[in-house]
Amino acid sequence: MMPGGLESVLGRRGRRRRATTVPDSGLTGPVDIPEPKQDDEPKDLRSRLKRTRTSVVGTVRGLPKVAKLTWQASPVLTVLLVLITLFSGLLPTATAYIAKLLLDSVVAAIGHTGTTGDIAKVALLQFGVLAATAVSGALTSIAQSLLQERMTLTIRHRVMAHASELHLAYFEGSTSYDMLRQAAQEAPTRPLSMMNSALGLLRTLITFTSMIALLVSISPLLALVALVAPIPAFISQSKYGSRAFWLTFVMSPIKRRMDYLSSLVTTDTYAKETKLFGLGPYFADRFRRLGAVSYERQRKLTVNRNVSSTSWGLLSTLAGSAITLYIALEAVGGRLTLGDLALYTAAAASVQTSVSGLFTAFAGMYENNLYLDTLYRFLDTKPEITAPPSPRPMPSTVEGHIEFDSVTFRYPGAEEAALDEVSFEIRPGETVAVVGRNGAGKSTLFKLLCRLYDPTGGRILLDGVDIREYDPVELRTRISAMFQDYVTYQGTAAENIGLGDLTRLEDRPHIEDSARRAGADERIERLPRGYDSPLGRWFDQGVSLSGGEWQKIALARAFQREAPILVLDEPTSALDARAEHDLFARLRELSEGRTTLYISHRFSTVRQAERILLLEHGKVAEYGTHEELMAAKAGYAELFTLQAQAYLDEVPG
Ligand SMILES: Nc1ncnc2c1ncn2[C@@H]1O[C@H](COP(=O)(O)OP(=O)(O)OP(=O)(O)O)[C@@H](O)[C@H]1O
Repeated sequence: MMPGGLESVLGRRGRRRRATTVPDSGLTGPVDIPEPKQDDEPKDLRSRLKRTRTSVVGTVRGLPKVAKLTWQASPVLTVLLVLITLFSGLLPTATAYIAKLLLDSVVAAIGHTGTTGDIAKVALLQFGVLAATAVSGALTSIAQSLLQERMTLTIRHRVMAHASELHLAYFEGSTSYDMLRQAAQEAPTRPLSMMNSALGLLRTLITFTSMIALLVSISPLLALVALVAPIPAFISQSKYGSRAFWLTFVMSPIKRRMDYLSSLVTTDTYAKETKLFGLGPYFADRFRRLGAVSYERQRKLTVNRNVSSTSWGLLSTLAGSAITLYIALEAVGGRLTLGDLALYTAAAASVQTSVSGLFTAFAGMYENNLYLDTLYRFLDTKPEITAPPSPRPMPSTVEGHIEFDSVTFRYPGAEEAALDEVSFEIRPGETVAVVGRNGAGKSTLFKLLCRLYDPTGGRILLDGVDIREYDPVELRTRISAMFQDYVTYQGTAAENIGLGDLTRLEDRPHIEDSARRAGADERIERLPRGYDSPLGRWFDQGVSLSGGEWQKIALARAFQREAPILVLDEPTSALDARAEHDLFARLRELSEGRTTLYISHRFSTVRQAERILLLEHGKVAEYGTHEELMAAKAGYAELFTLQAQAYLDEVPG
């Protein structure tokens, strides 16, 4: 459920957002950011009050969570900040009181009722208070910047840790991705900002209470005027605070698209193509236009926010000036001393700034809390693929007997099932090739086996046990995989391979063996620093590899983990004919004792598998040995002949 404050801001606007013309791809189409409609603002006093109450309650409720985050980041700095805040709250009152003492002692010395020694004592006291003010200011800024640094690290780490727990589907939805982006980029600075506002509130409260007593003693009415005047400024602040949040939320997808456009032009892997098609200036222009629209919205908001709060703030200034005039007239009438005049003037000004400070701090807290709600919602998102309450312990030896039992799977939001009642069985140690046209569901089948998704219907059994009975993390340790879109880590060759099994990251002989098995050893040995050569060009002195060379490295990573199940999604798509031939010639040896599944579109390699599974539109169309499927003269035989024919046509004679 959405927390109160956020719901009130997003609830109505979130719904409307879908109906607007936010560009869908960012590559083409309109460049627009919706603006909040006036009718979103509550009109009558009752609903305004209700909304204010909701905001206040929501904000106050947010405080303990923020305090916890700050405490987690650094208990020492948190305590230091609180102590300085409490102390510095008293400083303005002390300063004002010393100013009074100084004036009174000066007047006394002029009138020969006091001595210059008294003035010197007060001056010394004043120095002490001013020095304390300076020191506490410096300590505050040290504590704040250190805490900010710690807080950013803590929150970014928590966001990373939580993201690594979340299910794959979470990253594939644009709404959740926007939430993740905001949690990662906006949220780290917000808790301290909220904490600072809260401490500012506390400090101001201390100053305020000590000063208000003085003001009430002159005129309760004036005290009331000073108290009430800043309220409009607060209301305008909070209104613009929620607008600012809403704007950031709406702009999140646009900012993401801008990042994407920028990466298309600035990342090595995209640069070739964008250059060839002459897309650079086009993308740069799209970036500029999206940026201009987002700047324009931001500009409007910043100007309106400041104009509005300054205009309302003038009310407070007027009240302050009235108080000063009143006190000055009282002093002229001889009812107050010059010192009293200085004290009361300072008190009046201080109460006024305190009250507006209280409201501003609260408005700041309110705004920060809205951003933090996004962080909390992200951190509260429960991973959908988790271990059962008491997971079945994984046997120490997994046979690798796999059975798909009427497995159906539909991607979230998709209309058609990617897999439809798929049933087949793979015996332990068997090698199975999965074939089918693009989009037939082959990769989906692999993702389900690795439990990156759960079937929408049916079950997958490993050695006779539904894989959902195991802890997915443990299950995955028994599977080694190479996906179609494997990762090219910007690290050394050894790291690129070693990451396949973290427990053997330092095991160089094993890494070299994995490279040999994937046919990547020869290239790695030719690198300037062999296995220690950095790959990729993002960091210093990286070596660029060819597509096929990268694929061999990814394969070596899959071999690095000695798991009983090996899953390879088009493992040789980028390999040259010889490398592919060599790999498949050795696959039987490489997959010795492991259940192996691979996807391939090349039937010369497919036929080497013990059994072949043909998928068509998410259904099992055929399953059997090459000979059986050829004899059946159906889909597989047709595809095989089609491809073989294309080669044979070219063979001379
Ligand atoms: N993350 C996803 N979200 C939604 N739909 C998806 C997702 N991934 C794949 N699909 C859809 O599921 C269907 C099966 O995709 P899958 O990747 O399993 O096909 P494939 O047989 O591996 O294809 P190819 O040979 O092109 O790799 C496709 O129609 C695809 O559009």
